[in-house]
Order: sequence, then C-alpha cells, then structure tokens
Amino acid sequence: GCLLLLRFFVNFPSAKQYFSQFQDMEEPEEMERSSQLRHHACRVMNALNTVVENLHDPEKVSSVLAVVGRAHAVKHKVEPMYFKILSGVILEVLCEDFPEFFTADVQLVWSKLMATVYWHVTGAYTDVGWLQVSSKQSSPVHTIPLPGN
Ligand code: HEM
Repeated sequence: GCLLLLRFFVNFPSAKQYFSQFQDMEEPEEMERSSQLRHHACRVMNALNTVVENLHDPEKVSSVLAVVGRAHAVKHKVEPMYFKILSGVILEVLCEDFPEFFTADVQLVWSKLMATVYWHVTGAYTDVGWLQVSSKQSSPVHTIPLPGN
C-alpha cells in the first residue's frame, strides 16, 4: 500500500494537496515516514481487500465503495480524476512487482476491478451533485484498454 501511494504522490505531486501532513514534502523517504500516508495506505488496501473478498455480493461492493466515494467527495473534496490516476498506478505497480502472477488475463481482471471501483466511487460523486449525470456513465466500464490495444 505504501509503495503504491508513494509512486502515486511522486509521479502526481498535485495529489498531495489533500494531505496536511505531507503536502509540502518532496523526498519519498520523508513521505514514507508520514503516519498519514501509512494510514491512508492501509485504508486503501483494506477497502480493496473488502471489495475482492465480496465480489460475489454486488450490494456489499456497492455499499463499501459508496461510503468511500461519499467521504472523498463531501469530507475530503478530492477531485475524482485522482481515483482514475491512482487506479493506473496500482495496476502499474502490481504488474511490475508481481510479473509472474500478473499474466495478461490477471491484468485484464484487475483492470475490470479498478474500473468497477472507479464507477462506484464516481457514482457517489454524482449522487452528491459533484459530477453531471451522463447517459454514457449509466453502466460500469468493463474494460480498460491495455497498452498496445
Ligand atoms: C481506491 C482508492 C481509495 C480508497 C479505497 C480510499 C480509502 C479511504 C478511506 C477508507 C478513508 C477514510 C474515510 C473517511 O475519512 O471517512 C480515506 C481517507 C482519505 N482519503 Fe482516500 N481512498 C482512495 C483514494 C484516495 C485518493 C485518490 C485521494 C486523493 C488524492 C484520497 C484522499 C484521502 C484523504 C485526504 C483522506 C483523509 C485522510 C486523513 O484524514 O488523514 N484518497 N481514504
């Protein structure tokens, strides 16, 4: 979790603006020591773990992610595009760190998983009036183009 978030904040420094403790930090080593970063890493991984463990239960998946989306929209006021960016970073790091496990099929299902996360999270943003409702957003995006497609 920490490695994912470190990559995210190093490559997309504007995402640090939401975190009072390390928004002005530049050095990854310093950021890594931030309890706020480590805490958020645990929260992200726990939420993803709950989603994976409940893939058989769509209502649970949607309620967990609705809570996440609502908190980020209303409480933390995070621009929703950062969820898409973080999804890309998660896929990138998992592919790099587990090359033997992350075959093309596994990459595809993880892309679908992260697209589902994004769809539910942005659905919550729409519900609280942040995003415009668009007919193109009426169903989950089931595939994210892989490099080369
Ligand atoms: C899959 C993606 C993510 C998950 C599962 C996730 C999960 C969580 C959870 C469970 C919390 C605690 C909720 C609460 O305060 O009620 C939280 C807090 C927070 N999240 Fe996220 N998050 C994600 C992505 C992001 C992104 C992309 C940003 C901003 C760039 C962000 C910024 C924050 C901030 C600022 C807090 C409050 C931190 C604090 O109070 O110390 N999150 N996140």
